[in-house]
This record gives sequence, C-alpha cells and structure tokens, in this order.
Amino acid sequence: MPVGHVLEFAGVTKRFGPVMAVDGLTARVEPGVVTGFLGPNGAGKTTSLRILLGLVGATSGTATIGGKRYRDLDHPLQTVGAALEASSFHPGRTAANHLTVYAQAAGIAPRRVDEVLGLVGLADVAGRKVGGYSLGMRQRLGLAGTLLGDPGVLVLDEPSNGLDPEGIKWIRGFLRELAAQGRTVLVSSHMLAEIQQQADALMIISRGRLVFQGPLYALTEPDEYSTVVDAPDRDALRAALSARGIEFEVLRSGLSVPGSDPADVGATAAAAGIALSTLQRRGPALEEVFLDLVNGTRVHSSAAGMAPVAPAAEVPAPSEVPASAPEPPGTPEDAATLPAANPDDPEVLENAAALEESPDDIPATWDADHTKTDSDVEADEFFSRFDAHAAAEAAADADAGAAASIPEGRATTDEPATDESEDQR
Ligand SMILES: Nc1ncnc2c1ncn2[C@@H]1O[C@H](COP(=O)(O)OP(=O)(O)OP(=O)(O)O)[C@@H](O)[C@H]1O
Repeated sequence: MPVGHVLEFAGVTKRFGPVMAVDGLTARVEPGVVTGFLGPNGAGKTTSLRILLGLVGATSGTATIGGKRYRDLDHPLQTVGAALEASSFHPGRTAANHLTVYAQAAGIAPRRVDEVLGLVGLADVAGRKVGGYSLGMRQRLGLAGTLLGDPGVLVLDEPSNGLDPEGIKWIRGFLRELAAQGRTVLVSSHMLAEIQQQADALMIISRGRLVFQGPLYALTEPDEYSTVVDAPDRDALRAALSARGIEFEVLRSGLSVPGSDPADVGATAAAAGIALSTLQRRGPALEEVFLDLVNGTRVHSSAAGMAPVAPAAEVPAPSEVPASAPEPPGTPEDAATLPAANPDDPEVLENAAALEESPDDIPATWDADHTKTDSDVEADEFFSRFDAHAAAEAAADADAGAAASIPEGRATTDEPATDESEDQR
C-alpha cells in the first residue's frame, strides 16, 4: 500500500515582478484525509502547488513532501501524482498512448495504463484521441496519469472543473477512497460549495496569504451556532425557557436560542412536558464565512496575524509582468522530474515520432476551443526533452557500436505488449 506523506509549506513566498503571488505561506497537509486548498481566483493556489512540485522556485521558504523537496525525492513519480491542468495532453494522441509514453519513460509496467484507465472510468474510450475528449474526460485522464506510479501523495488542481454532477459525485467518492487508503490528497478549488463536499480539512488562502487551516467544522466557532426550537404550544415553550433564564429571539419559524446546544433546549422542553415540532442547530452560512475570511473581515485563529489586511492592488496580466527573478531554463527541478527514457525501445521512439503527426490528425474542436496554456507548454517541453534525451542516448550508443544490440522488447517495462494493446495504442 502506498505511503502518504505530510506536505509542509514553510514561509513560502513567490514574487512575479511586482506581483506577490504567495506571501509567507506556512501550512501542513496530513495524510489520510482529503484536504481542500481553497481560495478565490488569483489567490496563489496554483503557484503554491507548482512550488511544491518543483515546477517553479520559491522566492523564499520551502515546500516539502515527507520532509524532502520534490527534486530530492528518490522516486518522484511513485511518491507524488500531480495534475495541474486537465488540458495538458496532446490532442492527436489516444489516452492509452499518452499514458503509455509516461509509463515507459518512468519504467512503469504497461499493464498499469489499463488499470488506471479502468479506475477512472475511461477504459472504453482509451483508444480515442484526446482532442475529442470532453473537459470532464480530460480531467479523468489527468487523474489516471497521477495514479500511474501508485503514489502516496496526490496533488490535484481544480479536479472537478468540467465534471457533470455525476462526475463530481464520482470524484468525491474516489478521492475519499484514496485518502482512506492512507494517501495524502490535496485538492485545490475556488468554490467552497464544491470543496465542502469533497474535503475533510481545509487550507484557505487569499492574496497569497493563509487565512484558515483546520478541519471543515472549525471554520465556524461554537458560539456562532443557535438552536431553533418550536412547539404547537409556543406560549408554553416561551414560558418554559424564560423560567430557566434562557434568552431567545422570536423568529417566524420558531424561537432561536443563541449559543445553545439543541440537547439542552430539548431537555428543558421535555422537563416542562412540552411536545416539540422543531429542534434544529443553525450556524452561519459557510459561504459567508469564506467570503469574510478572504476579504479580511474575519480573522481565524489558525491564521492569526497572517490574514490580508488591505485589498489587493490591481494585478497586471502575466505578460505585462517583468520577471525580477526569472526561472533558469533546465533547473535541477526540471531534471529531477524527467524520468529516464530508454532510447532503444522502438515503441518509445515511435511514440515520440507520433508527436510529429500531421495537424490533420487533430480534431477541429481542438483548434477552435483550445488556447495553449502554461501546462500545454510544459507538456510540449516534456516531450521535446524526452525526444532530445532519446536522440542523444541513441547517438551515444551508435558511437559506441551498440546499435546492433537494440533489444526487441521493452527494456523499461516488465511485461511484453500484447497484440491487442499494440492495436489500441
Ligand atoms: N508566471 C507568472 N507570471 C506573472 N504572474 C503570475 C504568474 N503565475 C501566476 N501569476 C500571478 O500570481 C497570482 C496567483 O496566481 P495563481 O495562478 O497561483 O492563483 P490561483 O489561486 O491558482 O488562481 P485560479 O483559481 O484563478 O487558478 C495571480 O495574480 C497571477 O496573475
């Protein structure tokens, strides 16, 4: 069974020129539960996750997985599965083909591709090109990719985006199951209503700063709750509460007793022989609490002193932002995330060559609907580095006179491909 790890953000700060994307984020994510990473658009969630995954360097502070930075992990793909965008797949490749490339590059057995596609409900469409997939299907494929290495940590950026209600229900159960197996599951979202259904614990950020961390129920304080009680004989109920010195407000729907426990109110009514028609606990609307936290009008003790105090300045578009500390190309983080390819494997080379497919192979919907995102660029970079690596290795082998010893099987995998799987891929 995969082992979950604690994720730790320690004073993480990231500046993009004048934009403070993440501002001293200190938080801890525990295994065994689904943790929601919540914040409005532009709050700094994706940047924090990218720092955790070594895709971008922090200006200061550290983010670790089981005490190690991503680049120091011995087996990154078997430790962390991450999906930061649903659309970072090449539209001209099939789902199975895509995952096969990743699996081969990481030395993961090809049968795992079929397993994970089955787990996310894509087995029947594994042979279809991803360009024809709906957003929800691409989300499922992203999730399948994260599971390839059977990792103990899952980091998912807005995984419910584009899912229909049935898909949302499915992913909720699926993530809970993964967490129940002891994995660490961190899921970002900008919608409380969505994360409320999925997560047991919450980390909320606003303008790059932590404004809450803890279990969902701790979002509100116990004294913010009241008991709403009513009886067919409301006058008798009022008299019984008053006789005990219990203060209440009169609502249309009954009597509201602030800061009380429904059990105590019920016992008072029972002692006076009053039958009740309503006995309910009511709290503040979580959506209001969330908005107050992100607007800075409510400060929670879990993030005391860290909440934003002033409205954010207008944020320039990324393209207008001069990079004060540009990321060096080919950082050690990049190298660590690039699994070694086996250049001798004919299928690896064939897969790499498939990327050069004619644009006619790409469904028209892709061109019409899709704008290239950072993640697409990352995917392209991944494959181009993959190709370059394979070509360099092949050239080195040829120089050494090793070309004649090209193996026929898959040196990076532990089982031969079947005819069926070859056809599908
Ligand atoms: N590469 C970049 N260059 C400049 N600014 C950036 C870059 N990436 C992010 N930002 C800025 O950093 C801030 C945080 O962005 P980030 O994408 O982390 O937020 P988010 O919480 O994930 O938002 P969303 O929910 O909209 O995805 C935003 O102001 C954003 O414009």
